[in-house]
Amino acid sequence: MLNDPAPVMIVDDFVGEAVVQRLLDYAIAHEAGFRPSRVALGHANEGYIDETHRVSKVNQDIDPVMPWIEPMIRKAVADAIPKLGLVNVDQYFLEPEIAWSGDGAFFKMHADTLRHRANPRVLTMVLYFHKEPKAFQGGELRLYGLGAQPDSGDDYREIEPRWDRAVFFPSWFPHEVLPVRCRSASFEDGRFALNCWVHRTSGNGT
Ligand SMILES: O=C(O)CCC(=O)C(=O)O
Ligand SMILES: [Fe+2]
Repeated sequence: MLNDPAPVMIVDDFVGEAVVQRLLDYAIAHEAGFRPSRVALGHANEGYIDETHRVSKVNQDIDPVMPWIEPMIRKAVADAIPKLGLVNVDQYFLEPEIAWSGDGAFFKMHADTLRHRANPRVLTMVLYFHKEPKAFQGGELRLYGLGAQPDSGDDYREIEPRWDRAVFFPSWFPHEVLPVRCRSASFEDGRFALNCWVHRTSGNGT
């Protein structure tokens, strides 16, 4: 039986032009802080690099940008919780990072939940931004239904990584990022995404 693709909440014009520009400027100015992305497995805390599964770079050192966007994120999280059918998320903390996808980047099917940990990720937010005019193609986000398998033709919802678009979905649904094609190797020409995971701190063990 095929399951419906993940429920999703999409908010366009999420932080506004001025804030998007600040995010982009921050990311470009901190290019040196971007490290090859890792994938998690079981109990491995740091995860490991697997370029057959995921190619991109991430920068988790983004404390200065959070005050610009945290109020919008918290407001949207409050809307997303009932809309996406989440329960027991009375208390949470946020785990933000900026991801950069250059030419050839991708992220194969995965879920974002880190299993066997206290305070699991329950809600994923991705906010897209890039330099104008846009210098990459591809990089669409595909959201699948529970139980979907890679390359098996399961139904999906495909979301374009539009400038200042925020996408929210429950973290346990399988999803993937299609390959990015970029017209140059220049960092600023890539696909940028601010990922922010909501970690539930309430209702654990229930
Ligand atoms: O960039 C995206 O569209 C999604 C990224 C993602 O799935 C992740 O970082 O776990
Ligand atoms: Fe993900």
